[in-house]
Amino acid sequence: MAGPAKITTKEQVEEFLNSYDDFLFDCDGVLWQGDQLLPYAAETLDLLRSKGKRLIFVTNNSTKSRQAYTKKFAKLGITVTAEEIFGSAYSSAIYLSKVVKLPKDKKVLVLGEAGIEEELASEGIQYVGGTDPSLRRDIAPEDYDKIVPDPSIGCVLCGLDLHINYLKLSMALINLQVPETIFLATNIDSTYPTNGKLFPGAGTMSAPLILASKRQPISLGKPSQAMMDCIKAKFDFAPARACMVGDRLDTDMRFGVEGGLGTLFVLTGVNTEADVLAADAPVAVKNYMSKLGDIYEILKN
Ligand SMILES: O=C(O)[C@H](O)[C@H](O)COP(=O)(O)O
Ligand SMILES: [Mg+2]
Repeated sequence: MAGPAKITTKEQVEEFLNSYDDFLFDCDGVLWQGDQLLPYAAETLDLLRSKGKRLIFVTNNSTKSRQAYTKKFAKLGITVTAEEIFGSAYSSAIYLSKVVKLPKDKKVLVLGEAGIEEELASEGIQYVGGTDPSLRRDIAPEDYDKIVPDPSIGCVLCGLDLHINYLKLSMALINLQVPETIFLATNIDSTYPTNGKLFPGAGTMSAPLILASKRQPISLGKPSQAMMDCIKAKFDFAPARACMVGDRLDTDMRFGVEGGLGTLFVLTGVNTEADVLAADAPVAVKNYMSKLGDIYEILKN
């Protein structure tokens, strides 16, 4: 099988665009780095919309809810509705409400930010932890007695927590030692690409709990096909006419390939050109480009 093809000419861009009706976009490392929009990303999205293409935004970043993401897009000058966004926080909330059917008297202990809390609330699910300011402190001697399994906690859910600490990890572990407590992760990305660097990813939040509890979480973010099935059910697209655009081989590209979609890889995030072209690359990518914005830039020249 021919290796990944780098798209650099007008003909290649047109052939690529004519191959797909639906585009699933990763966000961090594809559209933006942190709050910095990547070059010509907005123009490319507009161009795709003008050609009647459907856009779906699939991010593993659980720090924001779909509503919060519509505001981030707007701040960057891009109009996107909450309906077009499918994040790992939403995926986790849907899994708890529709698949697990978490009893109403049970709460979720959250290790993560407001995105998870808002999506759980939108599914009528109670939670503790998360952004609770009383937990943003060092553990105190009396905590070792006070922290006990809480029977009202039915699940521990781990996402990217920018305020992680020993106290939260302790509460989570003590509750995970109760076998009935469900262990979930919004995603297990090892790193978080922002500001041109790689910071600890959401996976580094659940890793200490995996080590200490000897339990593995169910991950609801890319490359989980449970997430893909939800997206297919909601958007009802033909996989062969849909393309997953991402900056990460082990999440975005695996997600697309295992879902039967086409793939476009961009070099503005986690993995490099060498990673994509490597004989032992974790997944075979169909096409790649230096950046998403090349679609607009190549066509306008
Ligand atoms: O650690 C994380 O959560 C991820 O690095 C990050 O959020 C990835 O987001 P995505 O690239 O899927 O938009
Ligand atoms: Mg990404």
